[in-house]
This record gives sequence, structure tokens and C-alpha cells, in this order.
Amino acid sequence: MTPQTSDERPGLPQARLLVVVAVGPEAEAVLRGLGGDARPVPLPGGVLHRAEHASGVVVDVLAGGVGPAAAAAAAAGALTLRPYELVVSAGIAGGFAPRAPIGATVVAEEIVAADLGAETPEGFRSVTELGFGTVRHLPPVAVVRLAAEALGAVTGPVLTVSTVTGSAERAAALAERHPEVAAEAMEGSGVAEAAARFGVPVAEIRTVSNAVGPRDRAAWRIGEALGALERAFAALPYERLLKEVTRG
Ligand SMILES: O=C(O)c1cccc(C(=O)CC[C@H]2O[C@@H](n3cnc4c(=O)[nH]cnc43)[C@H](O)[C@@H]2O)c1
Repeated sequence: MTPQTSDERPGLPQARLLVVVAVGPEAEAVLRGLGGDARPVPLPGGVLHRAEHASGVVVDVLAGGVGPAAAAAAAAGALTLRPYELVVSAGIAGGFAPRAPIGATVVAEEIVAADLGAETPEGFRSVTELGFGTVRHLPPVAVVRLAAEALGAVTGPVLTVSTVTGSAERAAALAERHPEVAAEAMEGSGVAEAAARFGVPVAEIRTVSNAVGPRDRAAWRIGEALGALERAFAALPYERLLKEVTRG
């Protein structure tokens, strides 16, 4: 039985979604999309913001820090304290051209730890190819389809990297290794690892602030990507998404 916490209405078990972003401005954009009304809930080592969507779904938004390790630690902390039906890694990202231009929304079909492995004389080998660890996490197909349709999003693998790509050569190498790749960001696989340990399905939703390739800070469009993030979290079909993951 799902444990009930004191802030749930008695007799009405509420579906819960955990959204893990990296930084405050991303959390604010998600919360604006949810209607702007949220209350802080202290966690050991941080605070999350709890909003209730019009559908009754409770959405907890947590700014867990930049990178897969920070994201995994933050997500695991929240998952230890409360039950969730779905965990979403969200935020801004780099988009691979031409699939995901600046301003596009991307829903991950796969969440891939793209630099978790070893360089060998034959090239990069992932830890999975080396015989240990997981580099690919698969969000539920129905969640990807529902979210992508509602958001008019691009779908494809979203890579998690610990170092932001800054050259055409590295972008080309990633695209060659992951031919359908849509975007790269820095937290998805950390959130997915934590979710997997708690047996909770995971998804990743990103909005594109910059093109993956040669470093060009002047070309970042963070405001545009945060606007798209807000619109995405206003448009998600929360109730249907959570019905999909609790079905059966
Ligand atoms: O200094 C740079 O050249 C640079 C280029 C792009 C992004 C950064 C960041 O520090 C942002 C990291 C933050 O945002 C997500 N993000 C956004 N764009 C990308 C990207 O192209 N590659 C990887 N991560 C990106 C990421 O999830 C972090 O939370 C710096």
C-alpha cells in the first residue's frame, strides 16, 4: 500500500509527480507553467516546491544542482521521503541540428549517459559494453507519446554529459555514436539512476537554449528556452500521464 503523508487529503490518494531541474530559474519556469502557486517543503539538504495542478495531481519541483551526481543525490533524497508515480528530469539543453533548434521542446525516448565509459584503442566504449553498469534508461513509451503529442515536441535520445560539448568535432562524434540524438544536458541519467533504484518510471523533458557545437555564449537563448519550459509544464496532460504509469 502507498504510504499516506499528512498533507494528503484523507480518503483521496493523490498522484504525485517529482520534477527535478538543475537550477532556480528552471524551477521557477516549471512552477509558472503549473500556475505559480506552490509552497516550500523542506528536505534534508534542500527544499522542494509543491504545486497542485488543476487535475489534482501533486507536482513537487526540486532544483537539484548541475550535473548527474548532484541530480541523482537530490532525486534520491526526495524519493526516500515520499512516494512518486513518475519522476521527470527537466530543464534547458543543447539541441542537435537540424532535429532540435533553439526554442524546441524535446521529450527523451532514451536517456543516455553518453560519457560513462572508457577510451580504448578502438574508440569510446560505454560501461555497458565493458560489462558493467547501465548507460541507457528508457522512459515508458506511452508517457513519451502522450507528452510529445501534447507539447508538439521532438523525440529522440537525450544524452547526459558531464562536460558541455564545445566543438564541432565532439558534436559530430556524439551524433555518429547516437544517430537519432535530439539533445544533450547534464542531469537526466542521474535522475534516471535514482528513479530506477526506487522502481519509479522516469521521463526527460528539455527545451533548447543553444545548439550543440562550437562554444558561442553569445548565441545562447536562455530566456527563450525558459519560456518554452514554462509553456511545456502548462500544457502537460498530468492526469493522463500518471494514469499511464499506474495502469496495470
Ligand atoms: O560555458 C559554456 O560554453 C556552456 C554552454 C552550454 C551550457 C552551459 C551550462 O553551464 C549550462 C548547464 C546547464 O544547462 C543545461 N544545458 C544547457 N545547454 C547545454 C548543453 O549544450 N550541453 C549540456 N548541458 C546543457 C545542463 O543540463 C545544465 O543544467 C555552459
